[in-house]
Amino acid sequence: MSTELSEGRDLNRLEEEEQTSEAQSRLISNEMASIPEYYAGKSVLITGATGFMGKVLVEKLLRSCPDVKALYILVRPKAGQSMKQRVSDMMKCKLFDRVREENPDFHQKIIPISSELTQPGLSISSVDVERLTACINIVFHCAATIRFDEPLKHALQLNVIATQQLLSLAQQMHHLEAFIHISTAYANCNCKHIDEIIYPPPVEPKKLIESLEWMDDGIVRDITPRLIGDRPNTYTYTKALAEHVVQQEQDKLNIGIIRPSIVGASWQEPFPGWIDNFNGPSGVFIAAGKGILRTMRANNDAVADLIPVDMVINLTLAAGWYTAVHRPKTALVYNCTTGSLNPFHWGEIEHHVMSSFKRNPLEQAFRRPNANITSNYLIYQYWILVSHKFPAFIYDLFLRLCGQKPQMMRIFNRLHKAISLLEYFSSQEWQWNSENMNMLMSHLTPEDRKIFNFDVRQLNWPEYIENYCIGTKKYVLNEDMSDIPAARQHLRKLRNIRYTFNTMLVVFIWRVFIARSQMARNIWYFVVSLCFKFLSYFRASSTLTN
Ligand SMILES: CCCCCCCCCCCCCCCCCCCC(=O)SCCNC(=O)CCNC(=O)[C@H](O)C(C)(C)COP(=O)(O)OP(=O)(O)OC[C@H]1O[C@@H](n2cnc3c(N)ncnc32)[C@H](O)[C@@H]1OP(=O)(O)O
Ligand SMILES: NC(=O)C1=CN([C@@H]2O[C@H](COP(=O)(O)OP(=O)(O)OC[C@H]3O[C@@H](n4cnc5c(N)ncnc54)[C@H](OP(=O)(O)O)[C@@H]3O)[C@@H](O)[C@H]2O)C=CC1
Repeated sequence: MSTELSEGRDLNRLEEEEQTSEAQSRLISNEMASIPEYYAGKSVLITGATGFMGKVLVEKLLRSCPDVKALYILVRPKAGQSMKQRVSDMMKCKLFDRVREENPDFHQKIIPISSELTQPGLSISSVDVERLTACINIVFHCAATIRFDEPLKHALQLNVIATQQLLSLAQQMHHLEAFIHISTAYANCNCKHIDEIIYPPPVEPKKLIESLEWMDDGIVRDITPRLIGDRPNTYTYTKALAEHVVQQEQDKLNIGIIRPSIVGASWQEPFPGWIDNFNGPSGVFIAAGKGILRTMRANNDAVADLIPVDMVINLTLAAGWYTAVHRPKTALVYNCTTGSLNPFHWGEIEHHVMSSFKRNPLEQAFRRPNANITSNYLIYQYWILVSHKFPAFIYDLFLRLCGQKPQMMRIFNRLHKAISLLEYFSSQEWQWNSENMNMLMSHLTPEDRKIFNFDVRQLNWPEYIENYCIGTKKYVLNEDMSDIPAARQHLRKLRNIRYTFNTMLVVFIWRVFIARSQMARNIWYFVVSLCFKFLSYFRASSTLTN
């Protein structure tokens, strides 16, 4: 009996030793591998693959790591479309044109798994759970609700509880090498200086989850402002909690946390200017390009921490490689930002957006693009009245007179709600420490540094903003570049309407206020003669100095 036991123990030890040496040799070969070599033969699990960043991640992995074994993507049915239909539509997207050209069979590597992240067990079938736990090597967790006005319960469900559940699933994965969680640089926006550390959570997530469970939606809505405290919305609050939840698993998993700032259109890959949504600055640019948005509360001199989506994805993939290969003892946080290395300001963005949309106008603009941003509340309210509400009122009046339904005021009300949610971010600035981003770059081979470029110092902002604006036109609004001459003609027509309108307004004011009253006439003559005297004075003084 004792001999049997000792033989068993020996066998176990042998097995353990074998496993250790296998793991060690895997580690050594991984360590020597470039990023594409590392991902070769690997099975990757991605959440949020149908979203803006998820799609770019899938595309880049397939294109730059062509030997990756399989991409398992968690997808839910949505808006009457089955999971399969959604994935098939996604793969037809223009974003995949390059990869389609290089490998027409790329879709064979994408394996959709039905999953609704807000449901218990992420509603993944037991067969799929078995499949995933048997083969996944790396997890990229991108899914989240990024709405700023999301009710707390829902934001908590998706951003925190789903993350917890995914971590539990990850722990069951037999061959997992890295778990990469996408957070946001604004998770700790209640601090002005943000280091690459996980800050203590505003509340213990477990306690909050338990408390909210029994509360009805009305109570939760009422206490939300008290709970989120000095954070601006439920999004940043729940993303901060999620970081804590992820950190709690750092002893069991190799974890990397990516914190991008404001993710914008692509810089270079797969082509410049790729963007497919209205989130963040994109909606603002479009509304300004259409001549609807004429003012916004923002600080001209504050750093606009925009980062192109392809750079974020390059860093994410590099972090996946680093985490798996170097297995840091604690979760490494990567602040993925531009402000400290290549700062650009909201005032400069405004200038370049406006001039870009004048060169490449959007179709059927409401007015000529001409916006100014201000941090002054009173000036802002003045522009809202003069440049938003007044034209909307006139336009709706015109529609009514034509027998149509008024709509402009409604559009402006929605726009004002949206920009009021963004102004917290455009009126202040933050400083992010990005040492880990630099450290990661220094570990890449020169070749990987080119293929997975996230060196934000190389960004030429004016060129980037130009491509971004063109991207919103081509890919968000599906407008044709060949229609630009017609769009320019439309802007000229709008300019002529404005000149005519302004002339009529001056004549009207003259008739009503000046021509009718002796006192107004006297004031008018006084102002004109004063201007004349000033002019003569300056002319005389400039002649004297010459
Ligand atoms: C004066 C101009 C000067 C220009 C230069 C200065 C620029 C300053 C820009 C400042 C930008 C600051 C941005 C800061 C962002 C901080 C980011 C923090 C980083 C992150 O981690 S998260 C990512 C950011 N998240 C978001 O941006 C989400 C914000 N959005 C929301 O919370 C909600 O969408 C919002 C705004 C509350 C609106 O909700 P709702 O009214 O319910 O509308 P829907 O979203 O459901 O959309 C309905 C429908 O409308 C379409 N849509 C949305 N926006 C626009 C738009 N601007 N124009 C046209 N259409 C729009 C939307 O696609 C939906 O269409 P469907 O067909 O899908 O129904
Ligand atoms: N965009 C930005 O500016 C920034 C984003 N981030 C972070 O990057 C990540 C990705 O953001 P982004 O791509 O812009 O966001 P998107 O809104 O474009 O994508 C969100 C993804 O999450 C999925 N998802 C949402 N709810 C569920 C659900 N209940 N079940 C299953 N899947 C769900 C969506 O799937 P579906 O298509 O089915 O809705 C979609 O694929 C997020 O974690 C975000 O916090 C960080 C900083 C800035």
